[in-house]
Amino acid sequence: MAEKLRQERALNDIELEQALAKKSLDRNMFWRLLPLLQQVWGKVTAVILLETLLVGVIFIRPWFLREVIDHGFLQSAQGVILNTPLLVWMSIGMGLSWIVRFGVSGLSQYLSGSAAVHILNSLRVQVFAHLQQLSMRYFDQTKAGRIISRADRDIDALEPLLIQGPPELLSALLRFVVASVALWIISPKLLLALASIVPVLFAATWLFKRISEKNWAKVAEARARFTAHLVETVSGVRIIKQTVIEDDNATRYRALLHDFNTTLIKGNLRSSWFLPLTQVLSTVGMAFLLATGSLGIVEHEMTVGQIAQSLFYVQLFLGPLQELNDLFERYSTGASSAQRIFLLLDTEPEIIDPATPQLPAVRGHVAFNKVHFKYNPQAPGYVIQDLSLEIPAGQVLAIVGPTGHGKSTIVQLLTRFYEVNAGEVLVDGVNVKDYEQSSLRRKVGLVLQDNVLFSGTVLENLRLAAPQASDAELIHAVKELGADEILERLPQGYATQVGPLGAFLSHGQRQLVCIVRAYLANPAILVLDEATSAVDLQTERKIQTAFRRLCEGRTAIIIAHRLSTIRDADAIAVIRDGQVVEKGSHGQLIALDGHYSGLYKAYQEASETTLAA
Ligand SMILES: Nc1ncnc2c1ncn2[C@@H]1O[C@H](COP(=O)(O)OP(=O)(O)OP(=O)(O)O)[C@@H](O)[C@H]1O
Repeated sequence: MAEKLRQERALNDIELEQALAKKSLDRNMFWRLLPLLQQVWGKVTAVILLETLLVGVIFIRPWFLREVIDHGFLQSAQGVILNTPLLVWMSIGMGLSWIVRFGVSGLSQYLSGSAAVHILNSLRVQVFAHLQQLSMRYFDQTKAGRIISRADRDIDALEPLLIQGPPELLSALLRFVVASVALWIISPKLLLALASIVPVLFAATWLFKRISEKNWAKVAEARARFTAHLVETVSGVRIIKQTVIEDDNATRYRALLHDFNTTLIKGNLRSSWFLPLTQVLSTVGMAFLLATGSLGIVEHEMTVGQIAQSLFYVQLFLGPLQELNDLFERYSTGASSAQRIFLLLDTEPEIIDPATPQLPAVRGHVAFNKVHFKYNPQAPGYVIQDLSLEIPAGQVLAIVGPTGHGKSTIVQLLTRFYEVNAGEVLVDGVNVKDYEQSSLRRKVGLVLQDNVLFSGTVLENLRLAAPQASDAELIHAVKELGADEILERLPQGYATQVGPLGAFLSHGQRQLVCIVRAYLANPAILVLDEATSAVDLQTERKIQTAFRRLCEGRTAIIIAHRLSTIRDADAIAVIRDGQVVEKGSHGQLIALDGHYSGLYKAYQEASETTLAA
């Protein structure tokens, strides 16, 4: 569906993700973020109590000041004298309030910070685990950089929202409410005058929130795009250098950065009015205080001390309203990241395990019955059409055919990386849909053209297939397959680091490690997608020997590119346009003088030309 939409018009990242998640963007993130706080409710409660205490401490300070102004200087016959005991107590009180304020706010920051780190980490784990569950189609359609942006940067972007956000919001609300009560007690008139500002401020805040949410969503999208480009560049660096397109590639990156900057600047421009507006409103508030206070003194309703005290309360009343600017900015950035994270979490894996999975048998009989399949549901034709193929347990079947006609796709359907559109794929008489994906994939060992190893040593890579095996057992398996001579020649033998994705090893060495890995996993069915890249004759022989040993007693499917290697296969199936057009032994198919015989002759001629050259 996503592909079709993309064809109709260019989809932006969010639209594509909405299509993949089959859900629209949830704009109200608040209610989805709230349950995350459940895991840390103890710390959250402690922070609420500490912030309440903090507000109490902040509010007592103006009272000290009022007492000093109104009662700290006494009229006597000698003139004005100091009320020393009161001044001492008020100074001690003021000092203590500062000490408590520092201590309490430090503790509150620490607790809210550690709670947020806990939440962010559990969200990271949740996103990572979910990613591993998603089906291949999701990864086909989503750029790696965008996924990394979700799992990394978008989660980081929640930090300011979750760490400082809640205590600051709580504190702002408490200060606002308590300041209102305090002002009401001192002068209801003053509070009512100030209250006239509030609707204007709320309307402006609502507008600002809407504008900045949209802005930040666009900024996050532009950011994800240049990250995706960076990741593609890193993974395709060889091709970029080989084809000398560094300059074009850098120009594209600059264009994406330019888009990002423009979005950011436009966004800032659109919301730049809010801060000055709140400042103007707080100046208006001060003007109200002075006007109401002067009248109050004239009419003997207020004392000078009360005006000084009110000055603080007006600041405490208007301060939180000004802070809303920063809080909403943070909420908008965090919410737009949260929307993307939840869209990813809402994307359901297309391929799911059955409720009551079948227990896998260990024979290795494979059958494709009238299978139809296409990668893109909207595409007009099928990649695999009406394909029927049976591979009895223990048989070695070679699949040959022109490039792009569906050979590798057959394997992807066997391992259920994709779901067939019609027909069925059976392993030991059971539809692959009725197995748990993990147990099906343990039954089928894959040695692919582009073998991927994980960073670590050769031995560590082998141990992935047999976690309990000792070093000696792993090395014994290498020797059984005759791969020891080549692997022991590596700089540190089996302790050699293979590098990221196995980059420090040659194609042949990587292939050998993968063959031993498949041998250690001991699957009932083996698939070898034969490497097209040439390796030296000695390594080629070692690989062939290792592979023959590996196939003993198992069902094996070889996707063959070099037809010389499959003459001994029990059967050969020729695939054309996603169908089996011929099947038989090498001798039978040569005698038939059809597709295979044509392919074989062409292969022989090509080999002879290469040798002659
Ligand atoms: N993930 C994918 N998404 C969309 N189309 C795909 C995908 N993988 C393969 N295809 C398409 O499906 C068709 C069959 O591809 P497949 O890889 O099965 O061919 P093949 O016969 O194995 O080719 P080769 O000999 O080059 O490895 C091709 O047209 C290819 O473009």
